[in-house]
Amino acid sequence: MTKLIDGKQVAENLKVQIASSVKKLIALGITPGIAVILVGDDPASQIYVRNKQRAAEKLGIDSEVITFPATVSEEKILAKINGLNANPAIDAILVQSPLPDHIDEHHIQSAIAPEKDVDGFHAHNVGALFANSEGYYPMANTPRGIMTLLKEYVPDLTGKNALVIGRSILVGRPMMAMLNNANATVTLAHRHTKNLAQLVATADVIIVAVGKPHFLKMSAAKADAVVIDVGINRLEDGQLVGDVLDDMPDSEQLLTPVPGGVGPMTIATLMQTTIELAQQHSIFE
Ligand SMILES: NC(=O)C1=CN([C@@H]2O[C@H](COP(=O)(O)OP(=O)(O)OC[C@H]3O[C@@H](n4cnc5c(N)ncnc54)[C@H](OP(=O)(O)O)[C@@H]3O)[C@@H](O)[C@H]2O)C=CC1
Ligand SMILES: Nc1nc(=O)c2c([nH]1)NC[C@@H]1CN(c3ccc(C(=O)N[C@@H](CCC(=O)O)C(=O)O)cc3)C=[N+]21
Ligand SMILES: [Mg+2]
Repeated sequence: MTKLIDGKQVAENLKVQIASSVKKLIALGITPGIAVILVGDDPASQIYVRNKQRAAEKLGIDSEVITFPATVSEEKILAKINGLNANPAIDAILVQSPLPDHIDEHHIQSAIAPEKDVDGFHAHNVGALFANSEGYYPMANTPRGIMTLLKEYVPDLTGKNALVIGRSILVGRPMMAMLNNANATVTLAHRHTKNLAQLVATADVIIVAVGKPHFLKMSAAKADAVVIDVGINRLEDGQLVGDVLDDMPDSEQLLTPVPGGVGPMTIATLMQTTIELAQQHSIFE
């Protein structure tokens, strides 16, 4: 087999550290609280919500899920967000992506108070990441979790050719900024990219966040490539697969499996950001 990157194990280690931080906060009378807004029935979102409820409960973090039907109005979601912004029991607010087409995602994301913005979507937090600012600000959990995971396998990214495929505000764009901040040379590819095969063939690290099963074949990458598969795709037979096909079973390449790679890191990192926000709120109380 291509060597697998054990996201599950690294996530478990991270959760041990988080558990001890939660204990300290609870001893001070502070219970971290997260609220999640789920609109409609995106399958990847449902997996995420289920797994994060489980992780929060295990760690002693308060977690609330608010569900709306796909037909809900923007005003209703905004009213809910305003209530959560004002609620001192809530440290972190997350609105699941994607939202139905009639809702302006940017409008919703900007309504979340920047100090409760656990996804790092608010322009204030995006700007801080883009500028590689000093001091604390929340950042997107999937790319941040990938950086934690990469640290274990590629301790120094300086000068590495990093290719990010997909440019969503959730994954690709913040991933580009984090890799750049770590001194990698970053290329951001998307639907209009013309020479993708050539970019793939020369990349040291490839992050695939497209949302299409078997989008990238390991045989297209370098013999020593490190490939991070972000995709979560549900096939018709119910099987969960990523965006990468491992057609190089005997290679020395590194690959994150799906499940067991990026997903568990996203969950653990979400818990990490939630307690960091609770810590920030307790400092300024
Ligand atoms: N494991 C985890 O923790 C997480 C998993 N996910 C999963 O990751 C996947 C991506 O999520 P997300 O970023 O939100 O998805 P989006 O649908 O928002 O973005 C997909 C990106 O892929 C690009 N793309 C689509 N087709 C091609 C193509 N043929 N060639 C090159 N680029 C292409 C799009 O380009 P363009 O911008 O030009 O349209 C777009 O930028 C999904 O499967 C999602 O479920 C997401 C978050 C966390
Ligand atoms: N605002 C917002 N932020 C997100 O971070 C966000 C989002 N919206 N919308 C949906 C996507 C998807 N996503 C996943 C996270 C973890 C798993 C996960 O736990 N995956 C396990 C699945 C294991 C299983 O239960 O089968 C794994 O890959 O091992 C899946 C999907 C976060 N997303
Ligand atoms: Mg609290």
